[in-house]
Amino acid sequence: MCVVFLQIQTLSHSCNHIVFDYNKPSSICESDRTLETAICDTEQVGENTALMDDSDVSDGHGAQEMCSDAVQTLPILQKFEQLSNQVQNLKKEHAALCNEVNGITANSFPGSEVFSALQDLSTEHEHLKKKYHEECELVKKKYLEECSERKRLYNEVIELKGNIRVFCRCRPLSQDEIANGSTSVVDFDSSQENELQIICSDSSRKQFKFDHVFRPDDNQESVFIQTSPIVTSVLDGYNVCIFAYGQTGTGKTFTMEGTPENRGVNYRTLEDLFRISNERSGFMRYELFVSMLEVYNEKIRDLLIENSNQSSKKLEIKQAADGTQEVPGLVEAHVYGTDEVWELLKSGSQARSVGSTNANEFSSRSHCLLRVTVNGESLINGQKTKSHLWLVDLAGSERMGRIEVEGERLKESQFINKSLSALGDVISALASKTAHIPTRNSKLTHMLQSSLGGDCKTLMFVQISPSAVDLGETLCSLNFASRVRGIEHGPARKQADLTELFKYKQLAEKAKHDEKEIKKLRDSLQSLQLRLAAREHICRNFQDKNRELESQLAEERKTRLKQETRALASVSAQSPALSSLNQPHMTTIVEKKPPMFPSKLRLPLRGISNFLPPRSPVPPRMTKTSTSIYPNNKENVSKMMTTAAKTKTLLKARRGSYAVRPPPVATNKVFQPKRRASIATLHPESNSNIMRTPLNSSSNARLRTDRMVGRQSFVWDPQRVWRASRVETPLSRLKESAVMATPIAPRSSKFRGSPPTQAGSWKPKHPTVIALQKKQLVWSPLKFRGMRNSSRKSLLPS
Ligand SMILES: Nc1ncnc2c1ncn2[C@@H]1O[C@H](COP(=O)(O)OP(=O)(O)OP(=O)(O)O)[C@@H](O)[C@H]1O
Repeated sequence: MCVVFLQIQTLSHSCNHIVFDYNKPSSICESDRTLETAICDTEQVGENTALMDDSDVSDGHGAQEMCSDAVQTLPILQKFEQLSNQVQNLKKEHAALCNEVNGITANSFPGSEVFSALQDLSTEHEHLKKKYHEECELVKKKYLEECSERKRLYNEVIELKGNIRVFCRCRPLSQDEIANGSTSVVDFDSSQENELQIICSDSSRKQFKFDHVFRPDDNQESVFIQTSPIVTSVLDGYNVCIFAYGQTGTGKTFTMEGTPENRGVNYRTLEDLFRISNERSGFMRYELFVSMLEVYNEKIRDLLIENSNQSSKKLEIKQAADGTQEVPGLVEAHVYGTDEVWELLKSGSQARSVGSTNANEFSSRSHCLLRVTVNGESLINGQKTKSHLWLVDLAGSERMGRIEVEGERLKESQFINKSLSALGDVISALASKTAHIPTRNSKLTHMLQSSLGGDCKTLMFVQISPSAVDLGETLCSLNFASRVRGIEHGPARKQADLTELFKYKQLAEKAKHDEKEIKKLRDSLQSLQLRLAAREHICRNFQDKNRELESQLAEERKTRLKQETRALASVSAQSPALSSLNQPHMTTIVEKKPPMFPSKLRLPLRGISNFLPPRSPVPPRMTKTSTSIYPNNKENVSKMMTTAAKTKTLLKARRGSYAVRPPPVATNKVFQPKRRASIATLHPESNSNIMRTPLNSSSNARLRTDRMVGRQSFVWDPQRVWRASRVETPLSRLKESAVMATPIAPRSSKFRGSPPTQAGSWKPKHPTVIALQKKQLVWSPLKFRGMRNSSRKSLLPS
């Protein structure tokens, strides 16, 4: 029983060992081995036990059997011992493994640290997610800004090139033309890309310039390369209109529609639109619709209607709520690819040609219009756009006289010409920015109304033939295109520039005018300065002359006094009584010699002009002559004057006269020559009001002049005073001086003439002074008088 117990214990330990061995793979093998051994041992122990049971059953067999049994059990005991040892080892191992497992569990699950780390990570993740969304929004915003900026810049480029652009395309000479020996009248200068010359019948050349000139050898691709920037605008939401203009057979249809081998603008445009819309598919969604119609005899016909019965339906242009022009009932085919487009274009042009064959023998008896409607939607901000692109193949522009038509054909031609001229008017009005755009004058312009003008882009192909036969029509087409192009090359900005230019031009003209005026004034100033210098010179001469006359006068006085003294002496000698009576008087005369220079007691110069001295008890006898002399001394004075004339001092004072009061009849006062005696204060007719007026500049100027002369000559001259009182402007002063300087004879005074001319000793050398002296008088103070008293006319030449 004890053995069995031990076996079971061993097994249980082995099982335990197995459990714990999962944590340590190396020990699994070992444990397995131990278990296997244990099982084998147990089986053996079992067998032995069974044997023992059997021996117990056969107890009666003797002691010999017991001994032999003891010999047999010895290895079992040994085995048992071994097993016990093994168990002990396993126990130890188990304990060690338990310890190891415990250690592993504690290290493997850090608990709260891991949890907090995980929390941190999730927070960071959230933060990064938020940041990512924010950055996405920012990028989106920036992208939209960039988009609108690109759109704006692109539009600006187009505008700078001109919202109305004109391309000229010349087709090659056809086989027939070459066969007929027709020559080319179009000359292209290789150095001037955008120019062409037309050789006229008289060998003269006419030059034309366009935004681009396509030569006969330019292919469809090179034409579209120049056209595509305008076409692309339709995807940015701008309305675009491209049309081909020219006479029949110049290649309008070839340029717009082309052939399967040489596809034209229409097909290439749609191809380009599909390509760009695919490129922008990440942020924009575009839908393209195509309509095709013709305007024939001012009637609209849908070219995409399959059912011929419907074609009779009348189409009219209506204004939509958003102000655009719509044709209700017009087929709009939703197109998704270029193949589809080509099929549509083909069927449309077939419908046109069938129609035209029925109606005309010429293919271009109607205007063919292809309308591409682009609906765009931004995937970023949901913004929607709707724009139209019109591709128009116009009817032939030839004049009616050229094609011999009558009846129905004539009517067609009239309609064509009317609509083409309406188109020309609209373009002209748009380009010259007139308020009224006459779009309703034809179906063609009415339909294109919302795609012409404003910020719409317009491109015109003027198609020409190089043949000499078509020279007249070619010139007509080129002149029309030049008019369209010449009016405007850009948007309103261009117009503003012109206004600015005009303003600058006006300013420049004003500056030029001002400069001229300044020059004139400078010249007149120079001449005035010269005249002033001349006057100063005259004044100096007057001063010299005056000094000379004063000394002569002093001499005369001395002589006179001596004579008088002698005469008195003789008289007193004859009658001593009388002599004694007259003695004091004589003394007074001797003592009170007249001063050589103005008395200190005289009134101040300015005061004299205004001051009216008290009336003299004896009214003075004023002479009207410029030289008033003392009656007793007439001879002396006349002598003096003669001497003065002889001295050839030509610069005589203007008023170089002396007014001397006549001796009083019965007075004891000594005679004194009164300076300024000529001032009108003593004149009976003098008018105080008039006399006050010379205070004004002209009089003062005169007084100043006189002061310079030496303050010697003042004679009252009513005419002069009158003039001075009425002429006040600075100009008048100048004019007055001109009057005084003129050689024209004065009326009353011999000093009125210009001293230099009279004198002859000083002659002006400066041309301006000479010219001024020669100049006729224009100013006349008498004119003023004349104004007041119309009966009296000016005596001076006006
Ligand atoms: N640039 C070109 N290169 C080669 N061939 C051209 C060119 N332009 C026109 N043609 C040819 O000239 C002929 C007349 O052209 P098209 O029919 O396009 O003229 P059109 O102006 O449209 O005349 P219509 O007013 O009668 O429609 C066609 O055969 C066309 O292939």
